[in-house]
Amino acid sequence: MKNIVLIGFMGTGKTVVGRRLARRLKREFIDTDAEIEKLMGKTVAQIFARDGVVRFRSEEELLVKKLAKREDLVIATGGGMVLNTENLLLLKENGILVALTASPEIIYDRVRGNKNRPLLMHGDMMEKIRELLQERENAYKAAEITVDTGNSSIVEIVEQITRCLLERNYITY
Ligand SMILES: Nc1ncnc2c1ncn2[C@@H]1O[C@H](COP(=O)(O)OP(=O)(O)OP(=O)(O)O)[C@@H](O)[C@H]1O
Ligand SMILES: O=C(O)C1=C[C@@H](O)[C@@H](O)[C@H](O)C1
Ligand SMILES: [Mg+2]
Repeated sequence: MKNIVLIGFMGTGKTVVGRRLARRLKREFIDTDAEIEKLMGKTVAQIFARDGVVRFRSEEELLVKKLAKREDLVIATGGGMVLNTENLLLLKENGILVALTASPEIIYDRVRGNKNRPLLMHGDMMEKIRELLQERENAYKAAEITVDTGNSSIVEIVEQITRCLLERNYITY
């Protein structure tokens, strides 16, 4: 079966929902940020600071090339993964894209205490969230399924995604 690929802005819940969805569907879970951290032996923030954003994006590209050849995974992507058109096409080739969304206010509440999101660490965080969301809105529209996560628990979101996947025959049980 095709991979289920969660895309969306930082703090929309790709990692927490993805992990729970994988358990629900009895699939292997892969979080691309965590994979890159493991591979490089550093946190995302350290990679951005020491190696730069270009290096991080090239690690993302390499990883996508490997993951796109596999099946039956639930993949939580980094928030910037689908800005690269080639990544998007590769992920779509063998995957169903599910976009998670949330308002800037909710995103702010979810990410403000975490120092591992380097793109939001400089300047006014709320302003940066609004600016990046606007820039990226279109990229996240590439998904087959979009779920607003603002007013739902993680379990509810997992159930909603599972229902949608079943209704559209993307999965079979
Ligand atoms: N539906 C939700 N209800 C309450 N809290 C949530 C919900 N979704 C996510 N969170 C919380 O928001 C924070 C960010 O979630 P998560 O790390 O999964 O986001 P992400 O989309 O993977 O972000 P990134 O792109 O930076 O990796 C976590 O603390 C998580 O527990
Ligand atoms: O939205 C982004 O560009 C990012 C999101 C995170 O998941 C990490 O991949 C990194 O902080 C960059
Ligand atoms: Mg994540």
